[in-house]
Amino acid sequence: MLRLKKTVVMVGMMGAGKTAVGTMIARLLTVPFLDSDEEITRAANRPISEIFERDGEPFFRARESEVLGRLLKSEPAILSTGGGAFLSESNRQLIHESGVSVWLRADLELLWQRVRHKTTRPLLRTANPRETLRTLYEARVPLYALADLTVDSGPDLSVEETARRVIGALSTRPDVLEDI
Ligand SMILES: Nc1ncnc2c1ncn2[C@@H]1O[C@H](COP(=O)(O)OP(=O)(O)O)[C@@H](O)[C@H]1O
Ligand SMILES: O=C(O)C1=C[C@@H](OP(=O)(O)O)[C@@H](O)[C@H](O)C1
Ligand SMILES: [Mg+2]
Repeated sequence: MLRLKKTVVMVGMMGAGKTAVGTMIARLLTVPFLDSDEEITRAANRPISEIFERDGEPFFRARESEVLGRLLKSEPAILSTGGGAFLSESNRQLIHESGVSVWLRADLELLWQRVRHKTTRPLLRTANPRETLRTLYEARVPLYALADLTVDSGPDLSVEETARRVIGALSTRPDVLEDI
């Protein structure tokens, strides 16, 4: 049996599958699943897009940092973050202190295919969302690369296969996942 000893923090771009794959990992390991976007939405009682619109991105980022700090204090879990959460140095430090970060890496074309029909991501409400995604991708990749582990989310893998890949990567870290 596998025992999770630290919270696994899923990081990476919008559409990488942090929420979908994170949910599956938690199910496979029978541990709690947490999502920072979900927590922010619940506390504010309105969707992310509305929080961005009415309160602005800085307000959202402040709530995001608070939520991360709080969720990292709970028992070991799978914690999926929003795509911007790993960009701030203080968030990265917080995550590094009490969890292990996993960059769910996907190439730009795959990300675009997954997000293009969704209206839930306020940062992509621009005149040219595809170009916006590219700009964000290029700026963010060097920061995601600072994560403790990297797992590829390819177009040929199902959510469950990707989740199993992440568990495989975590198994290389006995301080995170212990076989008991
Ligand atoms: N193999 C896969 N891995 C991850 N997501 C997938 C996969 N196949 C389809 N999807 C879909 O792509 C979307 C990924 O979005 P989501 O999990 O919300 O990503 P994120 O939280 O990183 O923005 C979901 O709708 C998910 O069901
Ligand atoms: O990349 C970002 O800055 C964001 C990603 C979103 O989460 P997902 O990565 O889960 O889509 C959400 O937090 C918000 O729209 C901002
Ligand atoms: Mg998500």
